[in-house]
This record gives sequence, structure tokens and C-alpha cells, in this order.
Amino acid sequence: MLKVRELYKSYGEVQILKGVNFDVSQGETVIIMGPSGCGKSTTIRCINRLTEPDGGQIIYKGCDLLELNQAELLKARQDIGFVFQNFNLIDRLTVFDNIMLALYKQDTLSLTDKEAVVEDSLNQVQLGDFSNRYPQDLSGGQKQRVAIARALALKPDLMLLDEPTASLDPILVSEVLEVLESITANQNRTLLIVTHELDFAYRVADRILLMDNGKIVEEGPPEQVFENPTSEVGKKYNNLIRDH
Ligand SMILES: Nc1ncnc2c1ncn2[C@@H]1O[C@H](COP(=O)(O)OP(=O)(O)OP(=O)(O)O)[C@@H](O)[C@H]1O
Repeated sequence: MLKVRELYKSYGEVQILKGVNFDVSQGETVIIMGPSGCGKSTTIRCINRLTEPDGGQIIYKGCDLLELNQAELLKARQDIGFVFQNFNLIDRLTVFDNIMLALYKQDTLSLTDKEAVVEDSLNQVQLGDFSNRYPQDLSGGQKQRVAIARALALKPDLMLLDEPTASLDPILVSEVLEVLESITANQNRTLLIVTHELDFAYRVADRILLMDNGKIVEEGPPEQVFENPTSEVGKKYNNLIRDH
């Protein structure tokens, strides 16, 4: 479904991505882990060009997203959900309208259909009763669940999640991880998630990609990468698991 090839990105003189290569197949949950600053968020943001890479290929369903013009890119993004670290909800809209807004380009759906989609998405994140609330009345965990519902509402073929629990109080992390775990359990979904949550990654990932210093240095199922690592980063995670 997705092939990332030789992805490069620099900020000024500093090269952040140094030739990132990986694939994601239909139905997989793939998790990117690695030390702070190694380029994980930059990688995931390059996939739908929230960050423009300097070079490489992002082949999604056979088409290189880096070759698309702005209109084509906006269309492709309808098929690729994105969940940000900091929720990106619109404060003056209710929870319901925040999600409705994401559906405004879905001209094939009637208003009633759209309302049903919003309700279904909110139920999937266990916030069925929160339609009329405003973001300011929600906890961080609830805001992130609304943001996840907004991404789900588009029924994207690929969902990208950039450290979805990074800006949450530790007490609120587990409610978001539980929702994500139930979403990954659906075999039809394809997810690429950047996270530092080791236990979560171990439980839900079909495949782990370990990044270090702008490259993927190891990849494989969690048992292989965390229990029998070959890379330095993998060995650090292995020590963490042993200490746990
Ligand atoms: N817009 C930007 N301008 C300049 N430097 C940036 C920008 N975005 C990211 N960087 C730098 O690029 C490097 C990689 O950042 P990135 O967010 O991809 O790392 P990460 O692996 O996701 O880290 P973390 O786990 O801490 O979120 C960091 O040194 C960061 O400061």
C-alpha cells in the first residue's frame, strides 16, 4: 500500500532524514520507534507532505505523492487520516461539528449519512455522549479521542498517527492507547504510528521500524526487534524490557 523510498530532509545545514526506506502493507499496524530527535515525526509528516521532503519517493497505492500538484494532493489526503500530537481541534466548534467539518468534501454523502458517520466515529472512541461539548470542556485524552474520531470519519485507507499520546498527562495516556488498541484490532485498517509507548507497541504492532539518526536501522515483528535486536537502538529497548 505504501512504499517509502530514499526519503531525505534537511533543516538548514542539518540533515534530519538520511535515506529512509520502508513499506507498509494493507491491514498492517506498523510502529516507528527510536530516540528523541532521530526523525520519526519528520518521516510520518513527509508521507502526506505536511512536511515537504527534499527527495525520495512516497508511493501510495502505486502513485508517487511527491509528484502530485496541490489539488491532487488534497484529494489523496482524503484517503490518508492524520492524528497530530496536539489534537488540532477547532475551539469554537462542538465535538460534533469538528468531525462534520472533516466531511465537508465528501459530496457523495447526504447530511443524514454524514451525521451517522460522525456518531459512529464518536462511538468508536467511546465518546458517543460528547457531541455537544466544546474542546475546552474536554480532558487532553478526550480531545485526542475526538481527533482520532475525526480521522476515522473519513474512513481512510491509511491512518498516520504522530505521537498521539505525547502531549498527554500520563494518567490520560492509557484511555487513548485503549481506543487505539481497539482500532488496530480491526484487521482491515492500515496504521502507521510514531510512539514512545513500548508496551503498547509490543502488543499491537505487526511490525516495528526502529529509527536512529535519520535512518531505519532495524525492522521486524516486536518479538524479534525487542528480544533479539541487532541494532544499538534495539539493544537499548531490549534492556528496557528486561528492566521492566
Ligand atoms: N520545522 C523544523 N525546523 C527546524 N528543525 C526541525 C523542524 N522540525 C523538526 N526539526 C528538528 O529535526 C529533528 C528531528 O525531529 P523529529 O520531530 O522528526 O524527531 P522525533 O524522532 O520525532 O523526536 P521526538 O521523539 O522527540 O518527537 C530534531 O532535531 C528537530 O529539532
